[in-house]
Amino acid sequence: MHLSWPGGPLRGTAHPPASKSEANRALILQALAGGGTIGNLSDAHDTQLMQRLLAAAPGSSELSAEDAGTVMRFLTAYLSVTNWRGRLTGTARMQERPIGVLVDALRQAGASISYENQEGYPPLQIEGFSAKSDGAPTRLAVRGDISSQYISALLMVGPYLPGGLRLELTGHVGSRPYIDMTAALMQRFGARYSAEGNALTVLPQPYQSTDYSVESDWSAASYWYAMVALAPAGSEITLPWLRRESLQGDQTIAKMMTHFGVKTTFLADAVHLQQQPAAASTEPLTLDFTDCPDLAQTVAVVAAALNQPVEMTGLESLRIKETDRIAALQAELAKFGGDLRDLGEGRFRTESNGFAVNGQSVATYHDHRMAMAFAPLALRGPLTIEAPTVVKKSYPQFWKELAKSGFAISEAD
Ligand SMILES: O=C(O)C1=C[C@@H](OP(=O)(O)O)[C@@H](O)[C@H](O)C1
Ligand SMILES: C=C(OP(=O)(O)O)C(=O)O
Repeated sequence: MHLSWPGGPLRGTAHPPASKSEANRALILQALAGGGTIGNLSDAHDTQLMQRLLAAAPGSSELSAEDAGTVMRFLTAYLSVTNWRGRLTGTARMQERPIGVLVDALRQAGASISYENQEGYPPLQIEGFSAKSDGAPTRLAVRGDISSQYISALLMVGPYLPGGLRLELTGHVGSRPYIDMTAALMQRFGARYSAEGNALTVLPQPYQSTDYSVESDWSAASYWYAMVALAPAGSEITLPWLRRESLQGDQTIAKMMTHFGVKTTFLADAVHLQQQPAAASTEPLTLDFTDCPDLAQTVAVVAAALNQPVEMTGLESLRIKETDRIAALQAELAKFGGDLRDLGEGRFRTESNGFAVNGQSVATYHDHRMAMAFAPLALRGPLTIEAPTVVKKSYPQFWKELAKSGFAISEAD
């Protein structure tokens, strides 16, 4: 996909899709509740896939979560407690994304799960569930530093464990807002949940059918923030349906982007982004991505392009996402004169040395966020995004929305 910007400010309205994180939780909760309507589901492939697999599960003995982490992890727990038997697999990359922490916890709760190939990684054979019958809550301790999706998966099935669930999170907990999102949605479906620090309790009370409308996706909105930051002076964009009161931790992009000259105004049913002259600084700013790992690529690219050094921490989970996102960022930023330098001890610094956009071709590594994080650079010069359909995972309309906003887009040969 060739992208370029004809010149002048970026203006208008753009539409982020509905959140795939919220949608995939709501779909699991709906399936467990046995009813209710989930409104505003998007065409994101991960959401469509979750819907399809939940519908297909009763009559299938083989399901593929493809490249969707939430689908793989949430279904492993859901299929276990609903006594499903069969094979749950995923793409080659999914078979490299660890799941051992979740499988160990589910086994302790009564699930029979075995690995087909490598211990700790999909594909899984799920062989039903025999719950303990002493009436006491299932007590599990789970480390929180690999993926919060294991914790969300366990919490969501908690009401269906006899005696409920007492879950203790150990170690450094990453992606915490996603755990809070899970708890908030469970409560909307009638769950009784409480948390005292890292001790989480779910009582054995089944979900009630509930109607829920999914919010727009703040992670997707981050690419519009990046565009406003990189566009010519006077640029502004309105994003309908994003709200200040959000279950999504990635809403913090509004705060982060103040450092890159983007001002956010919350309107009744939209946010309005405006470019403002940012105080140029060569002092590195430190930003922590422990709670919002999906924003890291957006921010790294903007920081390098604006020659605003940022020290980035909390990037540990990036190596086990759709690709090794640290390696991918380093390789692709280097094409422009940028870098994400590894300073050791979990610290990285964005750097630029004559950063220029002049026709480079960006590889996307089967990662929607690589495509969407680098696309805003087209405001600074022409570039090509390889394998552009990768955006379908979370934001299938992304290129159409860019075209509507005035980008010149043509298919690569
Ligand atoms: O629960 C979720 O919906 C998600 C949790 C995060 O993953 P980790 O918990 O693995 O960091 C995030 O990166 C992912 O895109 C979605
Ligand atoms: C990491 C992501 O998704 P998942 O883990 O659900 O595949 C993502 O969307 O950036």
